Amino acid sequence: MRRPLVMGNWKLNGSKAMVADLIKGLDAQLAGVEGVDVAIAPPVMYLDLAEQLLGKAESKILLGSQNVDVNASGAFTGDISPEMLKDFGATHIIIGHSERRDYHAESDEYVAKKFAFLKEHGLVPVLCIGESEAQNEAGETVAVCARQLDAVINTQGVEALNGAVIAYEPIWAIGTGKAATAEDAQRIHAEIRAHIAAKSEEVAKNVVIQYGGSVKPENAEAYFAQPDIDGALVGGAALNAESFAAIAKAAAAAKA
Ligand SMILES: O=C[C@H](O)COP(=O)(O)O
Repeated sequence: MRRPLVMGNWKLNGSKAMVADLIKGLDAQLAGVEGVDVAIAPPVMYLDLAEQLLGKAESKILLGSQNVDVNASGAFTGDISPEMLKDFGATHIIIGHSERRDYHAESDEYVAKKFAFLKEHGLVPVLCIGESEAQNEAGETVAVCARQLDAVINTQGVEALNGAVIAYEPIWAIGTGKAATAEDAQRIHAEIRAHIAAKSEEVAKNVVIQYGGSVKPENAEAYFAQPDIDGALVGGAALNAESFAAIAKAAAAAKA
């Protein structure tokens, strides 16, 4: 049985005050909620503070980060290494988000390199994949997702997906309020799982596949009712403790 994972990607939002408020609010809202892993990925600047606050509260919330670079140390101005993320207690690291692929020209190969680097350092890659609106309209969704996954599978073997997380995020649904229907998302999730199953049924059976793109408390239940949707990667709704906790609760209830 796959354990659901609901992760909040705060993107470029936050302040010291907001980190404190959100963590406090989430801990209160999530008290007694079982059967779901909940993770937050604040901006890297706030990992230290988040780690301290989560520790003090003995929180079950997992700490994540929004990116990693591909060098361990040295003359790489502005880069962040896996060991630095580990040093601050981050375990779940988002890579390949469409915003990084688009705004920072990150290729499938480069994202796959990050994936390998995280695995090498014992961190959990949360690998984002998904198609643009034009690719969706051209019927290329499954091919795009397969290509993005194959960048990892063909270089590191399908077993590399063991313990990793995949986040299917149709780009046209991100931050637009135009979420994929639960049925459409399920169809793509099933295709993604089948693509992996063609190499290893065992890996496919165990890998957590999250949906991301305008997930809100109002639509969360419908996604989690789908057999191949194992959680969510949440942007906007993760910036509010009540909304984010409601999504996590919906996952716990649907997958119990
Ligand atoms: O990483 C999260 C996604 O990009 C979803 O963002 P959103 O929930 O604001 O649409």
